[in-house]
Amino acid sequence: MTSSDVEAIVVDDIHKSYGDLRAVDGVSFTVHHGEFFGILGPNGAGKTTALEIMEGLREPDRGSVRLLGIDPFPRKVALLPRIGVQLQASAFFDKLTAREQLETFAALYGVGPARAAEMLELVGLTDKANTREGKLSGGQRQRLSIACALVHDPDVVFLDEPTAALDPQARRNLWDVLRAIRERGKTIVYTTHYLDEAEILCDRVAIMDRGKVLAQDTPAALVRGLDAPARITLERGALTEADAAALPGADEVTADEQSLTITTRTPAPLLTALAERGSLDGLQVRTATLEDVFLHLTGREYRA
Ligand SMILES: Nc1ncnc2c1ncn2[C@@H]1O[C@H](COP(=O)(O)OP(=O)(O)OP(=O)(O)O)[C@@H](O)[C@H]1O
Repeated sequence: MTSSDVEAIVVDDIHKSYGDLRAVDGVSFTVHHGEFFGILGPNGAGKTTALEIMEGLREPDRGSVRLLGIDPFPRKVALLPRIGVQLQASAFFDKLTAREQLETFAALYGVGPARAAEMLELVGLTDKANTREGKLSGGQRQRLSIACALVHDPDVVFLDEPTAALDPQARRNLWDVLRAIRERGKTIVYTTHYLDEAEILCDRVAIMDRGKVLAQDTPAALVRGLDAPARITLERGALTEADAAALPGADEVTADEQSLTITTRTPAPLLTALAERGSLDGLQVRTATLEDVFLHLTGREYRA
């Protein structure tokens, strides 16, 4: 059995240039069945191009993709019922309500209207079933387009920046939808430029920059690999600098007018000691994030 039989997607050394621009420059990764996989990176990193090649919408200049064991390009009719694609600029039918949109997509796939109702429920749009698509908010429209991508019950779902341009509340609502899809056992591949979001949602991520994958792993493993210290911040009056420096595991202590920050590689005993002293006023603990991983990999601050 080859890896393309046991993996949902195998991407092997794909390249794509637009003129002189190497949009995707030797990208390889695998996506396991049932996994929530994130392709991350700043604008222009090559995420959409890589995703479109995986979906079979774009031909790579070289390299190969196996999607459910099949080369997706040129478009394979056998794959269509098994994959769901939500595009960045989603195309709805004119003047139809949310329910009618979904029922139309369902009919195109030979699926009954009950499934359309189920998808409206999944994405939390049941109360908007009779609202025309043009009257939905940005977040509601994103959720409807995800429901359309899912209506035929595909095994693999591709979502291109589904949470872009949403307000924080709409983003969080959509996270619940994405988690619900994952709980149904779907394989999800999604792109985002929000590293904090990917850290919460994804089983594994590939971090892209300038057409290349710089790192891929679980978010926790990537952050752990940095071996970065934790920073524990307290209110200035919580304890003196000398007392802070004497705490178990304190590597460095800095203070300004408002706060005192202790850097440590062993936060557990230090926090225990602080709790025993009753010195937890204003406590904040900051550990490394995927943004720190990006900084470490590129030498640049992350700018979405
Ligand atoms: N059809 C095209 N023709 C020419 N250049 C393109 C085309 N599509 C993308 N590019 C360029 O290729 C690079 C990668 O674009 P891509 O859309 O894949 O990146 P991305 O990481 O998805 O970015 P974004 O988050 O902005 O969508 C960018 O510099 C972009 O301007």
